[in-house]
Amino acid sequence: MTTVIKNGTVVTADLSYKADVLIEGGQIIEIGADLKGDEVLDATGCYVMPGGIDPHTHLEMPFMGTYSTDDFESGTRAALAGGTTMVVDFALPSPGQGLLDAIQMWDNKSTRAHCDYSFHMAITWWGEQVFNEMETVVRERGINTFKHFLAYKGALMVNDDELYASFSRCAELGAIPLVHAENGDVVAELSAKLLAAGNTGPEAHAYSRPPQVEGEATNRAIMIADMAGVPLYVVHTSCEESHEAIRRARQAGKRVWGEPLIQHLTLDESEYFDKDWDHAARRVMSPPFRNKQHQDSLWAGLQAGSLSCVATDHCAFTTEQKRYGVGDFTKIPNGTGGLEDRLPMLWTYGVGTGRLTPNEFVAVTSTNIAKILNIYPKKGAVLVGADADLIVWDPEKSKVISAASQQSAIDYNVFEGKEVKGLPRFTLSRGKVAVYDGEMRSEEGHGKFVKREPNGSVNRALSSWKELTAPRPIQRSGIPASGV
Ligand SMILES: NC(=O)NCCC(=O)O
Ligand SMILES: [Zn+2]
Ligand SMILES: [Zn+2]
Repeated sequence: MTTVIKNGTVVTADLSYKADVLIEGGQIIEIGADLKGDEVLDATGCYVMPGGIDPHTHLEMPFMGTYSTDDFESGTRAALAGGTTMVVDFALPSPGQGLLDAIQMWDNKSTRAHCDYSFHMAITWWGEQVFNEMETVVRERGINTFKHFLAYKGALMVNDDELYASFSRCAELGAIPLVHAENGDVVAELSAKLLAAGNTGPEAHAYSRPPQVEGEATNRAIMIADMAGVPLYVVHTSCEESHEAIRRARQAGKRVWGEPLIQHLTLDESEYFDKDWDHAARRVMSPPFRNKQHQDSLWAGLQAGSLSCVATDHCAFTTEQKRYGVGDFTKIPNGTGGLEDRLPMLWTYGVGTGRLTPNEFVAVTSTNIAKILNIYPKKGAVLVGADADLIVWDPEKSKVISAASQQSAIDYNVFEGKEVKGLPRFTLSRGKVAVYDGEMRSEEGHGKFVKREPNGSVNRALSSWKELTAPRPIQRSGIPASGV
């Protein structure tokens, strides 16, 4: 059985051209003019692009005394509805739990996925077991990324000695460390001070995490990665201070990538000043939403190439869950949704405004992360032999975002009321039509785990350079006798 996408314009990260795309066995088998197939999808007036890859989700994650409500079933269904065909979730060991044990738990949850997925491994504590299991995670489980939290003191946070040890281990294994960069010690101090002064509402969450805590932690992580000789991926870059550290590092030749979220690009801190407690609490996430100057910095970073990938950090809690924090903002579960809305929002506010070209849109939603994760061109490409994870994108199709019609299982949407123009006409997951003109045809359990090889080209280049420039003893002839 073959499927052909006809009459569209193929848009990749570097090219746009008219062509039909022929699919068989879940892969693209031909790209060209006048192709024929058993099933025909009409792409007249549409762009045929690689499906989105969201490198940052937390589905059914145990966090802050509860579990995020969207699981692999509803989360990946939401992803496909919005044109995202692969997600990368975080396998999160509890304190003292082995890495392989945690992966087993994530394996069990992810059997329900509608689209392909992979995992990042989180390093939430440090010890010999973690050091040893990291090798198995990379070599046998096909996971080449390790996440570190510099925030959430007393829970997920790791200290600088642990960070350096883990980054060094990543360098040995050809893996890439990820970092949630906020100074958890300072956040804890500021939070206690705010609470003591009677600041208990959701707005205090933003006051407790100013841009400086992010800028400091980003710079620290970059320097530690440089000393360990490993590339670094900074998740949810939300402000100029963090972006500036990344920009400076890249200009100095360091291998650092920054990931803004669609929420930080399009929503601002005024949401926390809303008189409605629920409205503000529903938007509590870390880092918090920022002001317009920070948003401009993030957009400029995408345009200039100093920021590389747009994600969601989808971690969706219901209003009832958010209310755990009534009277104490530090107990509001941190996280917002966005899986269904990332592509339409970025197209509307990025391509629709002229900030991004369609090719740049593909780069920052799909191709760049596929290259970083070492899964390109299986994913993130429209090429013969690539997986047929594709979107037929209709730039004229519009809707008003509403929780009432979303796939996500929560009871609100942080983008409620936003009008988006640019939506998938069809979404294909390995050749299977998962969304047909707004109708969900996806299948629970269709999603497969995507293994990722270590030692991508950036790791290899960096190891060669580090080896070449490693400290070496100076060979001396006349060494004076010891003075003792
Ligand atoms: N971002 C957030 O507030 N929640 C999810 C966990 C994390 O990424 O820090
Ligand atoms: Zn985070
Ligand atoms: Zn996250």
